[in-house]
Amino acid sequence: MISFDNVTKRYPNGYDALSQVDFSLNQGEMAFLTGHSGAGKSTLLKLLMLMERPSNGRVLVGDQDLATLGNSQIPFHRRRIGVVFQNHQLLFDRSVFENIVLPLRICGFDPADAARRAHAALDKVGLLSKEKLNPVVLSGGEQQRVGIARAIVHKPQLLLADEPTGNLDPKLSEEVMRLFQQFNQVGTTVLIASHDLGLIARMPHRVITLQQGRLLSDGK
Ligand SMILES: Nc1ncnc2c1ncn2[C@@H]1O[C@H](COP(=O)(O)OP(=O)(O)OP(=O)(O)O)[C@@H](O)[C@H]1O
Repeated sequence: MISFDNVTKRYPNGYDALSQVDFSLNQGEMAFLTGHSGAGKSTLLKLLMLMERPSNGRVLVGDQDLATLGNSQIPFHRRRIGVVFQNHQLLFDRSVFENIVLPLRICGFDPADAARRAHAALDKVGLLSKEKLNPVVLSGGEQQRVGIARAIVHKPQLLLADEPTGNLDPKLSEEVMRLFQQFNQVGTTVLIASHDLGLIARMPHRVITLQQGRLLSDGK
Protein backbone atom coordinates (compact mmCIF):
# COMPACT_ATOMS: atom_id res chain seq x y z
CA MET A 1 0.00 0.00 0.00
CA ILE A 2 2.87 2.34 0.92
CA SER A 3 6.45 1.90 -0.13
CA PHE A 4 9.49 4.08 0.59
CA ASP A 5 12.37 3.07 -1.60
CA ASN A 6 15.69 4.65 -0.52
CA VAL A 7 14.00 8.01 0.13
CA THR A 8 15.96 11.14 0.99
CA LYS A 9 14.31 14.52 1.56
CA ARG A 10 16.64 17.50 1.54
CA TYR A 11 14.95 20.84 2.28
CA PRO A 12 16.08 23.90 0.32
CA ASN A 13 18.30 25.00 3.23
CA GLY A 14 20.37 21.82 2.67
CA TYR A 15 19.02 19.93 5.71
CA ASP A 16 18.29 16.22 5.18
CA ALA A 17 15.05 15.59 7.10
CA LEU A 18 14.98 12.00 5.75
CA SER A 19 17.99 9.94 4.62
CA GLN A 20 17.75 6.72 2.61
CA VAL A 21 14.51 5.56 4.21
CA ASP A 22 13.30 2.11 3.14
CA PHE A 23 10.11 0.49 4.36
CA SER A 24 6.75 -0.66 3.15
CA LEU A 25 3.32 -1.03 4.69
CA ASN A 26 0.93 -3.63 3.36
CA GLN A 27 -2.66 -2.93 2.52
CA GLY A 28 -4.76 -3.31 5.67
CA GLU A 29 -1.79 -2.88 8.02
CA MET A 30 -1.71 -0.49 10.99
CA ALA A 31 1.59 0.97 12.20
CA PHE A 32 3.01 3.73 14.35
CA LEU A 33 5.73 6.08 13.20
CA THR A 34 7.78 7.40 16.07
CA GLY A 35 11.02 9.20 16.88
CA HIS A 36 12.27 12.33 18.65
CA SER A 37 11.06 15.81 17.75
CA GLY A 38 12.61 16.67 14.40
CA ALA A 39 13.25 13.00 13.50
CA GLY A 40 11.34 13.40 10.21
CA LYS A 41 7.88 12.00 11.00
CA SER A 42 5.87 14.91 9.57
CA THR A 43 8.16 15.07 6.56
CA LEU A 44 7.46 11.40 5.82
CA LEU A 45 3.69 12.03 6.01
CA LYS A 46 4.03 15.12 3.80
CA LEU A 47 5.73 13.02 1.11
CA LEU A 48 2.76 10.61 1.18
CA MET A 49 0.32 13.50 0.77
CA LEU A 50 2.45 15.14 -1.93
CA MET A 51 2.86 18.25 0.21
CA GLU A 52 6.59 17.67 -0.40
CA ARG A 53 8.52 15.70 -3.02
CA PRO A 54 11.52 13.47 -2.29
CA SER A 55 15.00 14.65 -3.32
CA ASN A 56 15.96 11.05 -4.01
CA GLY A 57 14.30 7.64 -4.08
CA ARG A 58 10.71 6.63 -4.74
CA VAL A 59 7.48 6.85 -2.76
CA LEU A 60 4.65 4.56 -3.85
CA VAL A 61 1.03 4.62 -2.68
CA GLY A 62 -1.09 1.72 -3.85
CA ASP A 63 1.47 0.70 -6.51
CA GLN A 64 1.56 4.21 -7.92
CA ASP A 65 4.93 5.95 -8.02
CA LEU A 66 4.08 9.45 -6.77
CA ALA A 67 6.77 10.95 -9.03
CA THR A 68 4.50 10.13 -11.99
CA LEU A 69 1.79 12.44 -10.61
CA GLY A 70 1.95 16.07 -11.72
CA ASN A 71 0.75 18.90 -9.51
CA SER A 72 -2.63 18.96 -11.27
CA GLN A 73 -3.22 15.36 -10.13
CA ILE A 74 -2.51 16.08 -6.45
CA PRO A 75 -6.20 16.69 -5.50
CA PHE A 76 -7.16 13.30 -6.98
CA HIS A 77 -4.29 11.59 -5.13
CA ARG A 78 -5.41 13.17 -1.83
CA ARG A 79 -8.91 11.78 -2.24
CA ARG A 80 -7.44 8.33 -1.57
CA ILE A 81 -6.03 9.52 1.74
CA GLY A 82 -7.57 10.71 5.01
CA VAL A 83 -5.50 12.90 7.31
CA VAL A 84 -5.94 13.63 11.01
CA PHE A 85 -3.98 16.48 12.59
CA GLN A 86 -3.15 17.18 16.22
CA ASN A 87 -4.87 20.56 16.22
CA HIS A 88 -7.98 19.25 14.36
CA GLN A 89 -7.98 22.17 11.88
CA LEU A 90 -11.75 22.43 12.22
CA LEU A 91 -13.75 25.39 10.95
CA PHE A 92 -15.17 27.15 13.99
CA ASP A 93 -17.64 29.26 12.02
CA ARG A 94 -19.55 26.15 10.90
CA SER A 95 -21.43 23.32 12.57
CA VAL A 96 -19.96 19.87 13.19
CA PHE A 97 -22.06 18.51 10.31
CA GLU A 98 -20.86 21.22 7.92
CA ASN A 99 -17.24 20.47 8.85
CA ILE A 100 -17.76 16.88 7.73
CA VAL A 101 -19.88 17.48 4.66
CA LEU A 102 -17.78 20.30 3.20
CA PRO A 103 -14.94 18.16 1.78
CA LEU A 104 -17.51 15.94 0.04
CA ARG A 105 -19.24 18.95 -1.52
CA ILE A 106 -15.86 20.23 -2.72
CA CYS A 107 -15.26 16.79 -4.31
CA GLY A 108 -18.58 17.19 -6.17
CA PHE A 109 -20.72 14.65 -4.31
CA ASP A 110 -24.47 14.96 -4.79
CA PRO A 111 -25.81 16.92 -1.71
CA ALA A 112 -28.12 14.14 -0.49
CA ASP A 113 -25.38 11.51 -0.84
CA ALA A 114 -22.88 13.83 0.89
CA ALA A 115 -25.31 14.34 3.81
CA ARG A 116 -25.89 10.58 4.14
CA ARG A 117 -22.15 9.90 4.20
CA ALA A 118 -21.50 12.72 6.68
CA HIS A 119 -24.14 11.31 9.04
CA ALA A 120 -22.63 7.81 8.72
CA ALA A 121 -19.15 9.18 9.54
CA LEU A 122 -20.46 11.09 12.59
CA ASP A 123 -22.28 7.96 13.74
CA LYS A 124 -19.03 5.94 13.51
CA VAL A 125 -17.25 8.34 15.86
CA GLY A 126 -20.27 8.58 18.20
CA LEU A 127 -21.09 12.24 17.54
CA LEU A 128 -24.32 12.14 15.57
CA SER A 129 -26.22 13.85 18.41
CA LYS A 130 -23.81 16.83 18.25
CA GLU A 131 -24.01 17.47 14.52
CA LYS A 132 -25.71 20.86 14.87
CA LEU A 133 -23.28 22.26 17.44
CA ASN A 134 -20.37 24.50 16.68
CA PRO A 135 -17.16 22.50 17.28
CA VAL A 136 -15.92 25.26 19.60
CA VAL A 137 -18.28 24.01 22.35
CA LEU A 138 -17.00 20.41 22.13
CA SER A 139 -14.32 18.92 24.38
CA GLY A 140 -10.82 18.31 23.00
CA GLY A 141 -11.54 14.59 22.60
CA GLU A 142 -14.80 15.30 20.78
CA GLN A 143 -13.11 17.81 18.48
CA GLN A 144 -10.52 15.19 17.62
CA ARG A 145 -13.32 12.71 16.81
CA VAL A 146 -14.84 15.33 14.45
CA GLY A 147 -11.39 15.55 12.82
CA ILE A 148 -11.38 11.76 12.44
CA ALA A 149 -14.91 11.72 10.98
CA ARG A 150 -13.82 14.32 8.43
CA ALA A 151 -10.74 12.26 7.56
CA ILE A 152 -12.73 9.06 6.89
CA VAL A 153 -15.94 10.48 5.38
CA HIS A 154 -14.77 9.80 1.82
CA LYS A 155 -13.74 6.22 2.75
CA PRO A 156 -10.01 6.58 2.08
CA GLN A 157 -7.84 3.51 1.51
CA LEU A 158 -5.11 5.11 3.60
CA LEU A 159 -5.52 6.99 6.88
CA LEU A 160 -2.60 9.12 8.11
CA ALA A 161 -2.45 10.85 11.47
CA ASP A 162 0.12 13.36 12.74
CA GLU A 163 0.24 13.38 16.56
CA PRO A 164 -3.53 12.78 16.81
CA THR A 165 -3.46 12.45 20.60
CA GLY A 166 -0.98 15.24 21.33
CA ASN A 167 -3.46 17.35 23.30
CA LEU A 168 -5.47 14.54 24.92
CA ASP A 169 -5.25 12.82 28.27
CA PRO A 170 -4.41 9.06 28.36
CA LYS A 171 -8.03 7.87 28.48
CA LEU A 172 -9.14 10.01 25.52
CA SER A 173 -5.97 9.04 23.65
CA GLU A 174 -6.89 5.36 23.99
CA GLU A 175 -10.41 6.08 22.74
CA VAL A 176 -8.99 7.80 19.67
CA MET A 177 -6.65 4.85 19.07
CA ARG A 178 -9.57 2.43 19.35
CA LEU A 179 -11.32 4.39 16.61
CA PHE A 180 -8.26 4.04 14.37
CA GLN A 181 -8.26 0.30 15.11
CA GLN A 182 -11.92 0.05 14.11
CA PHE A 183 -11.22 1.66 10.74
CA ASN A 184 -8.22 -0.60 10.32
CA GLN A 185 -10.36 -3.67 11.06
CA VAL A 186 -12.57 -2.86 8.08
CA GLY A 187 -9.57 -2.70 5.76
CA THR A 188 -8.18 0.85 5.95
CA THR A 189 -4.38 1.05 6.05
CA VAL A 190 -3.38 3.26 9.00
CA LEU A 191 -0.11 5.08 9.75
CA ILE A 192 0.03 7.18 12.93
CA ALA A 193 2.94 9.50 13.75
CA SER A 194 3.23 9.81 17.51
CA HIS A 195 5.83 10.30 20.19
CA ASP A 196 3.53 8.97 22.91
CA LEU A 197 5.69 5.94 23.65
CA GLY A 198 3.55 4.79 26.60
CA LEU A 199 0.44 4.63 24.45
CA ILE A 200 2.29 2.93 21.58
CA ALA A 201 3.67 0.28 23.95
CA ARG A 202 0.12 -0.65 24.99
CA MET A 203 -0.95 -1.27 21.38
CA PRO A 204 -0.17 -4.46 19.45
CA HIS A 205 0.98 -2.74 16.28
CA ARG A 206 4.17 -2.40 14.29
CA VAL A 207 6.40 0.52 15.30
CA ILE A 208 8.64 2.26 12.76
CA THR A 209 11.21 4.48 14.49
CA LEU A 210 13.10 7.36 12.89
CA GLN A 211 16.21 8.95 14.31
CA GLN A 212 17.58 12.06 12.66
CA GLY A 213 15.89 11.15 9.42
CA ARG A 214 17.10 7.56 9.31
CA LEU A 215 15.15 4.40 9.97
CA LEU A 216 16.36 3.24 13.39
CA SER A 217 14.10 0.22 13.91
CA ASP A 218 11.01 -1.45 12.54
CA GLY A 219 9.04 -4.03 14.49
CA LYS A 220 7.02 -4.56 17.65
N1 LIG B 1 10.41 23.34 5.14
C1 LIG B 1 11.50 23.03 5.85
N2 LIG B 1 12.69 23.61 5.59
C2 LIG B 1 13.78 23.28 6.29
N3 LIG B 1 13.81 22.37 7.28
C3 LIG B 1 12.66 21.77 7.58
C4 LIG B 1 11.44 22.06 6.90
N4 LIG B 1 10.46 21.30 7.43
C5 LIG B 1 11.04 20.57 8.40
N5 LIG B 1 12.36 20.85 8.50
C6 LIG B 1 13.32 20.25 9.42
O1 LIG B 1 13.36 18.86 9.15
C7 LIG B 1 13.47 18.12 10.37
C8 LIG B 1 12.36 17.11 10.46
O2 LIG B 1 11.12 17.81 10.66
P1 LIG B 1 9.75 17.05 10.86
O3 LIG B 1 8.69 18.11 11.05
O4 LIG B 1 9.58 16.09 9.76
O5 LIG B 1 10.03 16.28 12.22
P2 LIG B 1 9.03 15.53 13.21
O6 LIG B 1 9.65 14.22 13.54
O7 LIG B 1 7.66 15.52 12.65
O8 LIG B 1 9.09 16.49 14.47
P3 LIG B 1 7.93 16.83 15.57
O9 LIG B 1 7.71 15.57 16.35
O10 LIG B 1 8.58 17.92 16.40
O11 LIG B 1 6.74 17.32 14.81
C9 LIG B 1 13.49 19.16 11.50
O12 LIG B 1 14.84 19.41 11.87
C10 LIG B 1 12.89 20.38 10.86
O13 LIG B 1 13.40 21.57 11.44
